[in-house]
Amino acid sequence: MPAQRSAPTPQPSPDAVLIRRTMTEVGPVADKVTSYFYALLFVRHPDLRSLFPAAMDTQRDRLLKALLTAAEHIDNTPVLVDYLQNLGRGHRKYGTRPEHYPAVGECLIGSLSRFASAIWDAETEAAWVRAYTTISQVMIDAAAVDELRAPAWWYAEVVAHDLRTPDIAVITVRPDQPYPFLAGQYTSLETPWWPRIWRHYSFASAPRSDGLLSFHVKAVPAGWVSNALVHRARPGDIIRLGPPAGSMTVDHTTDSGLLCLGGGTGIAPIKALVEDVAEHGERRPVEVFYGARTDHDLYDIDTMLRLQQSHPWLAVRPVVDQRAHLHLPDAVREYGPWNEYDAYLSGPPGMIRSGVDALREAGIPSDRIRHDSVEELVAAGD
Ligand SMILES: NC(=O)C1=CN([C@@H]2O[C@H](COP(=O)(O)OP(=O)(O)OC[C@H]3O[C@@H](n4cnc5c(N)ncnc54)[C@H](O)[C@@H]3O)[C@@H](O)[C@H]2O)C=CC1
Repeated sequence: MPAQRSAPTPQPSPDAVLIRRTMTEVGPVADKVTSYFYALLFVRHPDLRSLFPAAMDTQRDRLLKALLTAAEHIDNTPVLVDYLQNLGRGHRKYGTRPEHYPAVGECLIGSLSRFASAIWDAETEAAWVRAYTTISQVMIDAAAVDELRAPAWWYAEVVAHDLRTPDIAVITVRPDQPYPFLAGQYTSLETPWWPRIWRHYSFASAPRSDGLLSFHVKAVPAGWVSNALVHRARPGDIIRLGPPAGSMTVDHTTDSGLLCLGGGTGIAPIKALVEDVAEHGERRPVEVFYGARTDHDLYDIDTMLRLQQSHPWLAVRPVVDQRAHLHLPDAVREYGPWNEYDAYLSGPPGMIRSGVDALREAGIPSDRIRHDSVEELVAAGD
């Protein structure tokens, strides 16, 4: 969930209290809850097995995690609805149908009641039924609305594959039909080599007139999708894309400056944001801090410096750990003041966390700090 907009709820509702009590109870045996949930689901509803990847290891608990996250935030309505609508739309690409939801709900409650048996009672069950009914209805409705205006997924052909370092590739694809999105957003992507395994990647450019999309992909150890994209994908290969998502987009109703932190391949959506500002013809200051571990890892510095040369309002500052002996967020503290800026962060989860702390210390209020959900990034890390 986007951290920047979730305000703490002062008084939890009675249902939220019961849900959190269940979560505390099952926390220490979360793995068992997950295995039992999927076992129930596939034994009772074998037809649902084909909606999931063949190997259920890394992303085995994604569905359950999303449901539990939603249940935990059941009181935080606007943030929750936003999250669930996105989730509902995103589920169209898996082939999820409205009739699948009751089956999942029944197995969720079956698993929770088993592992929280010490505290489970009729009231707790009723709270979970109400929460799950709300959650699934928002998802089903959002998917139905989306069905009228967008495909469940897009096919896209790889048209260029540029290996920038031994493990980073810039990949350009041509979708089979128009793909509307905003600079700063991301998509989910499935390769032909690992069916039904989807990973998130940010768009590396603002929308282009030729309709092409590009992504920066780093092959991480044991990363199925990232290794396939970097080492195996070639022009002519066909991948699938889910719908665009994410709220790390430029607010064109203000003229505040943009402070952007891009770490590693996290520079991709930052580059898209810079292009977006340039296209809108605005003259607002944009300060980009581009972090990498070594000089060699600054694989897109030439592009960023070219952009700086063409746009006087843009400053690009490379920060190399090895040379500066500090992490990217620390470098930002040495400049400023930043209190008049909107901040955008993109990169590894640890960088986002310490970057948010550094920016808040520098006087930027939380509602002006944007980044993708750290939970999603952790889940996307291969
Ligand atoms: N929208 C987004 O937020 C996007 C995020 N990513 C994520 O970015 C990451 C890129 O990974 P790599 O290229 O391997 O980056 P990396 O590990 O090489 O680090 C890049 C930069 O982040 C800083 N950094 C790393 N860990 C930090 C920590 N714990 N605290 C403070 N600073 C830290 C480093 O100083 C370095 O400047 C991946 O995890 C990927 O999922 C990639 C694209 C878009």
